[in-house]
Amino acid sequence: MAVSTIALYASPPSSVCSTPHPCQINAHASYDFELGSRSSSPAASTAPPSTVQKPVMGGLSCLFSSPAAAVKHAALSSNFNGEEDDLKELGSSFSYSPSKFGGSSWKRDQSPVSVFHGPVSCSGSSRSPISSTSVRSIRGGTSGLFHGFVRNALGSCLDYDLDAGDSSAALVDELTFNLEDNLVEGGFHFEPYARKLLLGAQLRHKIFCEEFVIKAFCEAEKAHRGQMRASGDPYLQHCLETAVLLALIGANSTVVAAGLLHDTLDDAFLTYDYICGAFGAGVADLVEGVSKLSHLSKLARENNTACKSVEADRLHTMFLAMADARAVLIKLADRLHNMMTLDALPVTKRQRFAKETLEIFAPLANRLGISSWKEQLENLCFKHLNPSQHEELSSKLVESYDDAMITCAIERLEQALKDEGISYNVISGRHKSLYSVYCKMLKKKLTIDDIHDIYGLRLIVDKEEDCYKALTTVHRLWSEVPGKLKDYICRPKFNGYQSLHTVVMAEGNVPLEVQIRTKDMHLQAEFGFAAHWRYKEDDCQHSSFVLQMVEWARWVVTWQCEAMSGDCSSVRYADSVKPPCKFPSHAADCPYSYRPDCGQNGPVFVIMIENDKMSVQEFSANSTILDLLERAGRASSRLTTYRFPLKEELRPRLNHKPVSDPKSKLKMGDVIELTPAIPDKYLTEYREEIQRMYDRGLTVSTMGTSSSSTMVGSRS
Ligand SMILES: Nc1nc2c(ncn2[C@@H]2O[C@H](COP(=O)(O)OP(=O)(O)OP(=O)(O)O)[C@@H](O)[C@H]2O)c(=O)[nH]1
Ligand SMILES: Nc1ncnc2c1ncn2[C@@H]1O[C@H](COP(=O)(O)OP(=O)(O)OP(=O)(O)O)[C@@H](O)[C@H]1O
Repeated sequence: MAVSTIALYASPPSSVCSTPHPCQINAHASYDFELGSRSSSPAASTAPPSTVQKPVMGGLSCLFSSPAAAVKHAALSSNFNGEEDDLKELGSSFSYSPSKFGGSSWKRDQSPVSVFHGPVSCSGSSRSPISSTSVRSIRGGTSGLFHGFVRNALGSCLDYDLDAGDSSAALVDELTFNLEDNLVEGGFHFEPYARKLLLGAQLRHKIFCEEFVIKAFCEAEKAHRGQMRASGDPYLQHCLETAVLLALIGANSTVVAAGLLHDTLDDAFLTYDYICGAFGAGVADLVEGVSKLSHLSKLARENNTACKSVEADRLHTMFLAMADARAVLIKLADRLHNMMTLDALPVTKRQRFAKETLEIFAPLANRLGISSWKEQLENLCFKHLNPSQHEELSSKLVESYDDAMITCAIERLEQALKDEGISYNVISGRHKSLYSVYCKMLKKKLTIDDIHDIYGLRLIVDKEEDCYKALTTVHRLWSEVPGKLKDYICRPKFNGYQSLHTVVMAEGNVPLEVQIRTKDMHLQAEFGFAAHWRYKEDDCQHSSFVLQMVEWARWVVTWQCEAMSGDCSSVRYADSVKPPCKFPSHAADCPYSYRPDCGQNGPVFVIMIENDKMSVQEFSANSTILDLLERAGRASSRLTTYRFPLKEELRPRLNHKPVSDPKSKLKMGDVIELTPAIPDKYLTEYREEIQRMYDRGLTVSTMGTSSSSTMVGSRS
């Protein structure tokens, strides 16, 4: 069954509700969220109150009972200066990933699983023809890819199916509510700036109407009260936008709440125990996990660690292995929003962040299979690191990107397959992101005209023979570009990748790459040895440990977003392109799975800081701090002329605390600082002295047997 979604994709950036939903209609209207005193500037409206309230722990009610109620309020309020600018900034936070630059994809229906595994478009087959009432989904406009991605996740949370009948009317009915009642119930009170922010989030996702999430919002508001960002926005806005990003990919209320609180350990006064008491260990662990990741990434940034590919690779794996993958998800959302709002920082800082993002976070998003975030991160980094190339390329691609061409090509192919009775599972389309085009040009020394996959379609069929039938159909529809046909079915790539690739000249004489494969081949290309993230990392030599770790993390994330949906309809067709078994337990014979037992047997990656230099070290399972000291001692003794191991001189600290038991086992992500027991200056003198004594002793014992006069002579 197809779902009508065109209006949603065609919507402006700040909305992700479906068009008939009142949320969306009002999200495009002018806003006024001011509920109390009128403010004439954003700064005034965000000015924090002077008193700090005690945390409110219970009896909290929703600010608005539903998105519709929130919308109603927004619609009822009148406009005022400043608010629009605020919302523009809010909106622009989510509008990046423009179809012109970000890469874009088209789909008809998509599950939360497929959301994470590349663009999936139009599902259907001659067996289950697409309903004539359906409307094609288009990821276009200025925020195509991201909104498409968002919508897919939302599909599991919001009722966007026009065929479902009168849901929009029902929501309009909900608009009658008493705002004041909602505001004061449970003794809960929001400052106007916070109310406005929360309302904006409620318009974008209904999870922000849940009591648990509002409670977290309230806590974050109090924790960050008075803190401002470089842009002049309240810090709370960043926490909320991070949480919105998470909600939009389908994260549940635990993750969204942790997203709201993600900086409260580091930048505010909250403690683990406090968060645990108020929100449970689930949220507290995630917040702690994010905090740990933030510390590590800061260390890595300061030490330029990730510019060395081996260490970068260890860091990526360590991040996934040491924290619940959901903590990584929150960290990624945090980083994405920071990158979206980077302009407020000085150029050098922007570039430092962008470099780190490109080295650490974009690859992590790639490993987790969140292609939309990966592309947005990369494009933003590209903009800050290579502004002139970015400008040049984007101006060229603005001219040539043609979203309508892809939609039209999907339609033509769909019709032709139907006419010829070739069944298929999915047709998807995408245009290549700006950064991906740039990298391909650099890597292969090509000009933009030589890139033939700026536009691409992918067709997934049931049987191998259908691949070839479909290829004939494609070549009948469009003229083939000679020399571009690749049959990876007959001759799979060394990693097992199978697919047919061809390039044709589509409408407007534009090259279009078409990939055709069976769903088994597709699963291998997404989940198996030929997984796209590995292909993109240009290295298929990952250890099985890394493969397991990445796969495990992907499952956690995928499952996380699927589990919360509870809406079977949203995964109805996509079963065909989804792995056969579900997290957490794969069938023993699942061909796409590695067993997630690497926690016990796999290596351990730790951060070692010695003389202020950081390195990411790999140890075998069950290694101890003594093993690490041994290695440090050996390394040091190799570097110096002194013939005694230095480990005795090193005073280790584990995760900022003195080591009480050197035989304790190293854990993934541990930070071990090695500081000399004697201050460096004295240590050097001390070592030299010992060296002299040692040399003297050596000389005495070797020379003593031959000539004492030479011995005396040599001493003088
Ligand atoms: N998942 C996965 N996809 C792959 C792999 N190899 C190729 N692909 C897909 O196939 C596309 C291009 O592969 P090729 O046809 O070999 O083209 P190419 O070597 O990049 O050269 P061009 O013809 O210039 O594009 C990529 O854009 C990927 O989408 C792989 O090992 N795994
Ligand atoms: N022809 C296509 N049709 C649909 N999706 C595609 C097509 N080609 C690639 N994709 C998907 O688009 C996403 C972005 O891929 P991207 O264009 O960055 O790189 P790539 O095409 O896979 O590789 P390369 O740049 O090496 O050719 C990936 O999820 C990829 O699987």
